Amino acid sequence: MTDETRAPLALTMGDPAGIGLDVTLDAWTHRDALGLAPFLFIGDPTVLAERARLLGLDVSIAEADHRSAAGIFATSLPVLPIACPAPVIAGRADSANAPAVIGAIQTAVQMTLASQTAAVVTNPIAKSVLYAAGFRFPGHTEFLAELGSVARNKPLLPIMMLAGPKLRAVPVTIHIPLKDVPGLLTADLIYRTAVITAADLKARFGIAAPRLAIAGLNPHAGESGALGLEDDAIIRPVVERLQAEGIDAVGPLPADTMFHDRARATYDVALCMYHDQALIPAKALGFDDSVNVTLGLPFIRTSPDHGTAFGIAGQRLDGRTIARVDSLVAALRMARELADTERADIENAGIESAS
Ligand SMILES: NC(=O)c1ccc[n+]([C@@H]2O[C@H](COP(=O)([O-])OP(=O)(O)OC[C@H]3O[C@@H](n4cnc5c(N)ncnc54)[C@H](O)[C@@H]3O)[C@@H](O)[C@H]2O)c1
Ligand SMILES: N[C@H](C(=O)O)[C@H](O)COP(=O)(O)O
Repeated sequence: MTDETRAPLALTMGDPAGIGLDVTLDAWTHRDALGLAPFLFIGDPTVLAERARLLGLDVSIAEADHRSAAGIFATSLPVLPIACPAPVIAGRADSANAPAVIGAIQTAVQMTLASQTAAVVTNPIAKSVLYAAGFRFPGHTEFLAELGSVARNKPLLPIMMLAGPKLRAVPVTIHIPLKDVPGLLTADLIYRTAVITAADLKARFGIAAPRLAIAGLNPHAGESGALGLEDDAIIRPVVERLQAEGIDAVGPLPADTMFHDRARATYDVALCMYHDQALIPAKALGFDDSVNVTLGLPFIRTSPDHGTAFGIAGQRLDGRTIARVDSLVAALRMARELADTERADIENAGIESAS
């Protein structure tokens, strides 16, 4: 299949005051040099055109849908229009635009579930801005799990993986206050996160027998109980259960010594107990080239690993946008690869069952 016959990627607008628009425009501008497959931007075309003007970029923007996007991608940035209700000023978030931000995500998911688009790639949202408008999900990950649950009529666990060339890391608890982590860290949550992570690494990332390194919660993984009880009481029995079930898991490991070069060579993914335990090493080792990918969904979703960066939105330096495009490019490439792998698997399964 060629770029023009495959379903395009669905790329959501994110917060229109953030750098999502900058990196989208930059990615499309350099699409040939970067070898990017077609994407359909879902958001406000007028706001996108205004950002291009602000950044001094000569970008042709054309309204499109999933059928026309790939065909025009070579000459125009295709946009499925969802209008922002309030004026957009780069760098100044406005919760009045939350319906358009959320609507773009919902539309991308619906289109991908209907196979009109191949995968969902999300531009960053500012969570607090959406909360102010009544959005009740902590972030994309939890919202997408809910949309997937409704589509499949069964509850799905939200699982976030930050994936870069140097590290894959999964936080078992995600967007919750640090003080709530110990109370929410159950054996069942760690076990289900580990099983789904291992299954997705196998099925989607082609790792035949994924090696899981499971972090402790406390300093020195609890130091035999002297520095905390959760490591031995909750995490260790899960690791033993996973091992008994044939999953290659080790832990609980002291988190301070599991991210250096030699340690990382011994595993495929680090399972961490809370957000920053996973995301600090992930972003320190690969802020520009890591991808945030949601696991366990009935569709593919990737995202750049950075946020809305309001402080640099709409700004240029030395002839390019200040916002670096690398992480969005990595997210678009990963989404395309995962979608093509999934399609090839489905086609091969069809051939096998027919033969
Ligand atoms: N995927 C997402 O939707 C997502 C991810 C992370 C953060 N956020 C949201 O973004 C908002 C801001 O979060 P934050 O300040 O912690 O993180 P951030 O990633 O927006 O910014 C952190 C720092 O990195 C810089 N930066 C970020 N992306 C960059 C890029 N592409 N090129 C150059 N510099 C870049 C920023 O200027 C800032 O100095 C928050 O509301 C948060 O909820 C959203
Ligand atoms: N926790 C992510 C990060 O800091 O990069 C970010 O908030 C994105 O999360 P969602 O993809 O769930 O919005």
